Amino acid sequence: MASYFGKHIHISIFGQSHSQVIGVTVDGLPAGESVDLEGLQRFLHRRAPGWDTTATARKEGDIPSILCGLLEGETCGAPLTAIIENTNIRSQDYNDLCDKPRPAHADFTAQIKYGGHQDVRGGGHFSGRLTAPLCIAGGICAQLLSRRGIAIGAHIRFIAQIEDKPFDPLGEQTEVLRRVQAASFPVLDPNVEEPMRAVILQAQREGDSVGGVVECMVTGLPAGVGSPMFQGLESQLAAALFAIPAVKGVEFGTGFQCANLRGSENNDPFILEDGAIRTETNHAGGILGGISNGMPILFRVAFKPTPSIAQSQRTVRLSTHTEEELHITGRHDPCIVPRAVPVVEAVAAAVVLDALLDQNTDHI
Ligand SMILES: Cc1cc2nc3c(=O)[nH]c(=O)nc-3n(C[C@H](O)[C@H](O)[C@H](O)COP(=O)(O)O)c2cc1C
Ligand SMILES: C=C(O[C@@H]1CC(C(=O)O)=C[C@@H](OP(=O)(O)O)[C@H]1O)C(=O)O
Repeated sequence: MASYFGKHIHISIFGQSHSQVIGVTVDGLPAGESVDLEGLQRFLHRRAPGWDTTATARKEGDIPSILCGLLEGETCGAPLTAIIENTNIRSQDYNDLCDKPRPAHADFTAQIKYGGHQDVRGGGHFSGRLTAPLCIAGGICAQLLSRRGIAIGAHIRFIAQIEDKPFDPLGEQTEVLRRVQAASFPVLDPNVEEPMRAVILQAQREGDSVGGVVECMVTGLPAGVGSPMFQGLESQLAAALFAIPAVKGVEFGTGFQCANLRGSENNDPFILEDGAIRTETNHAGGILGGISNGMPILFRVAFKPTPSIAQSQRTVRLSTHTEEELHITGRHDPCIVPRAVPVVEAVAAAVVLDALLDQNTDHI
């Protein structure tokens, strides 16, 4: 299972949802960078399960142990490995799921590929739990970027049909990005928190789940970072964002809506602002030809509704090839989106740092 990423920042994620530990090895971090462990813990807590009424009841502290790669609080150039213990597992919920795959989860495809040897418990290596070590890696990358004036923030743009106000495509103040990060429910308009919570809890009461959209912005990235084609910022971000379980769509700038615009509406005119070249609008989401144009990077990520729902569903028992009813028990997120917000930030941080390191070293 190839759960690694990156050209310069090489991230390798290991473990399963119900194994003793999950963890990450990050290689390629520049040496001599201090890591704020308290800040990292706050970042991880935003994703950790069990602490909000809209999340799975599986409560985990998600306290990382950094085994190597840090010396007196600073990166030492050697690979950094961190682990998190899985402390609250209930594996009996998964007894029958290899043979009776859940619609929309990875049980069926994993069974075909790994022939029944895969770990299905808690989603195994496919689990959203693996985004905890991803947040360790991304959280550290975000600290390095912040020191260089690059800020990353994300918020819930939609849950089901309920909408938060969008980011200003021309850029949000770092203060706004920080404020939304500090919120227990990351929305820009405080009036949408209660309706969003209500729609999640209503779906849960009905044995169902809902999906939504996370919007993310990167500010302070200079023009000229990225490459054409496969190494482009869009290509790299999209590839890494699609690695987050349950992601089904990624769009940059105006995204799919650009298909309905004319060139005269979609083109971002170049202008001079205090001598600096900027664009008047930001339909491009800050990326042209795979390379940053100096405007904020803006993208949205669509999450499907959580696969594991309490309602009865149809499936096929693989050993007998018979259609059967499936009743999933266990503790599941009725909506993935609120806990996925820091995960999207983490991925953005890792990709942007990787791209910066690919430039001439003046940028880093
Ligand atoms: C933070 C997070 C939490 C998740 N929680 C659950 C969950 O409680 N139950 C579930 O069935 N899927 C959950 N998922 C989604 C599944 O892991 C995912 O749908 C599954 O692995 C199949 O991958 P795919 O949807 O990308 O195809 C979660 C995903 C994330 C990112
Ligand atoms: C534990 C986390 O989320 C888990 C993600 C998940 C899945 O199928 O993705 C299934 C559930 O696992 P379990 O049945 O063990 O409670 C979630 O709780 C986490 O995000 O840290």
